[in-house]
This record gives sequence, C-alpha cells and structure tokens, in this order.
Amino acid sequence: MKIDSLARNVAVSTAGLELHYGATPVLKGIDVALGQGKTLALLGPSGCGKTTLLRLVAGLLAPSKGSVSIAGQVVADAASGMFAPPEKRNLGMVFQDYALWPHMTVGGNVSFPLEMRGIGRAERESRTMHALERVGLSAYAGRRPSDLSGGQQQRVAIARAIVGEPQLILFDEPLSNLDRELRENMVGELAELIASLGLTAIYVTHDHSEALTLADQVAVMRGGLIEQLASPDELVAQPATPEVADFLRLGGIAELQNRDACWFFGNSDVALMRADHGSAGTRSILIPVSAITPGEIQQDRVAASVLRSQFRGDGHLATVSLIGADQVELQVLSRQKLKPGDGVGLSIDLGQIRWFENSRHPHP
Ligand SMILES: Nc1ncnc2c1ncn2[C@@H]1O[C@H](COP(=O)(O)OP(=O)(O)OP(=O)(O)O)[C@@H](O)[C@H]1O
Repeated sequence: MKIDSLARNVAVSTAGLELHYGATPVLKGIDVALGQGKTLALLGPSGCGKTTLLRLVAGLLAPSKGSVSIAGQVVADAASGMFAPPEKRNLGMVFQDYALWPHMTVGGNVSFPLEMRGIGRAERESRTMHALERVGLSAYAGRRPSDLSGGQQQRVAIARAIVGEPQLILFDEPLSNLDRELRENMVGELAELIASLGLTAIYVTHDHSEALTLADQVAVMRGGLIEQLASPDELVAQPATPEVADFLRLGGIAELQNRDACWFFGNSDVALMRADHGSAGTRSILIPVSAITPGEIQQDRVAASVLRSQFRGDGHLATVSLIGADQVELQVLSRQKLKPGDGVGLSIDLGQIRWFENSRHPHP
C-alpha cells in the first residue's frame, strides 16, 4: 500500500472513479476528497449511483477505473488491480435495514466485530458497554433486537459500527425505515454523535434536509456524476445548476426568453422584467421562496393559480402555476391558507433571483 504524505489529513478520497455493469456506466468519473472528522453526504435521486459509490469505498465492489484511498493508503486501484477487502479498511457500516442478528442479544450484536478480530472477553465487554452508553442503550445489552423499537435498533447498529473505533463510518440511508418524527429527531442525534466522536463519515441519502442538516460537504449526484460538491451554505446560496436548485427545493425554476427588450417566461406573453439589449436569448433562473410575496391579483403583480398547498410549520407552502404560462410552477409561502384553484398575485423581488449560466431546464 502506498502512503501519500501530502494527503495525511484527507480521510478518504477517490480519483477518476468509474463503475460499469457490463457496458452500462453507473459511475462516470468521481473525484472527492474528505478531510478527517468531516461528514460527506451523497445526495441524489434514486439510481444516481450513491450506494454504488459507498460500496466502492467500503470494498464491497471493485472499481472499473480509478482508485480509492483511505487515510492516505490506496485501498483499490483498477489500473494495478490492488484491492483491500472491507475488513482491511478499518471502517464501520450502518445500513437502512439495521442488519442486526435476531438470535443474538443487543450486546452480542455490538461485540461481534470485536469477537471476529479475536479481542478477549473482558475488553470486548467493556468496549461493548461503552459503545452502547454512547448511543444511550446501556440498559438494553441483554435484550433481543426484536424487543426494541426501530429507532433503538438503528442505534444498536450504530453502536456496532463504532465499537471497533473505525477511522471512517459509512451510512446507507440509515433513517429511511423510521417514521417521520423519529427520523427528524434522529438526524439531530446522529449529527451530535458524529461530532462528539470526531468521526469521519459518508452518508447516503435522497433526503435533502437530512443531507443539509448532517453534512459538512454535500455531493449532489445525478446520472453517475457529481453535479456539485459544496458546503450546505454554499449549495443553498449558490446552486451551480437548475437541477441542483430543483433537487434541493430551493424554489421555482423557470426558463426565460429575451424578446422585445423583456424577459418572458418561456414562449408565453407573461413578462418578468426588462432585459438589456444583447443579453442571451434564453436563461434558466431560480426564484427562491423568500423572493415572492403573495397578495391580491393586481396590475403590477404576476398572476398565478394555486395547484396545491401544505402547512409546514411557519406558513402554508403553496405550489402555484402562472396564469398564461402554466408550465411555470413557483413555490409561495403564505400566512393564509391557500386552496387549489385560488388566484394569487405575486410580488417578486428581482434582486433575489439566481441566474444560471446554462439554459438547461430540469423538466424537459
Ligand atoms: N448489480 C447490478 N447490476 C446492474 N446494474 C446495477 C446493479 N446494481 C446497481 N445497478 C444500477 O446502478 C445504478 C445506480 O444504483 P445505486 O444503487 O448506486 O443508486 P442509488 O443512487 O443508491 O439509488 P437508490 O437511492 O435507489 O438506492 C442504478 O441504475 C441501478 O439500477
């Protein structure tokens, strides 16, 4: 194994990583580097390759091209054929379905990885109790997993993943089997646990709020590629593409056309604002929820019709379509309840609009 002294504080990195199933490319060239003690979320829609990337880091799959390094050591390299199996990578894994052994006690489950490593009984017992204490389950060591709730079972899986004090912990949608309330509580707990243990973690999820809550860096993936890799703050403030903005639900995405010195929504007659002569013919924009103030329909407002609305804690979040450009859907936050079919006038703060360089549209 090669030690890269320049990369000592890089906990995990990939270079030109590709994975093909036969002729089908699933990952098309992934370059990431994650610092010690940091959490990286892999976020993206179903089938974009998140789990495949995690499995390549874990050593459950070998790359078709490129390499994976952990703590400066190459653990897989397609060119040389070098491949370290999972048990040689010093990592912990937590899966969606907990993967606990039903015939063993909670304590037995947690101590199993230590037993596999040949660690003696006394040390196993003290480390197991310590790991269970860390997840708040020391009183449950003698119980069977089936006696525990879903949230408690997932904590047992986390205790089992940290008991060996791994340098890296991999989470594959660990909360997706829990109901919404428990999931929301556990996101915060997990973030706290990861921080207090100083873990380096990779966390796969398709839930943007989980990713933005937990991670220091978020890789938004699409079609086997990373579309944007950035901190949560940067992603929200500066989504690189309309697709990223749409996936993070930052607001409404629209395509504008420059005609007669005005920016119109698509090829409709609904104008948003004046345009400079000579500016590009077509641009995609993000109109954040915070840029729109809803009110009565009147002359200087963009008229829209409510499609659906949901209460979300601080108001009613409605999806509206523009009258005269009904392919454009925007998100509006309203104090009053809006019902499907209601007419609403939108005051749009043009200063908050984000203009994208490209002219791609997320809903072809
Ligand atoms: N063994 C396999 N053989 C062929 N194709 C596969 C295999 N495993 C995964 N794929 C394909 O690879 C692509 C990426 O799968 P992957 O599980 O990494 O996606 P994902 O982003 O994690 O999605 P999800 O959130 O649904 O788990 C998918 O199109 C999937 O159908």
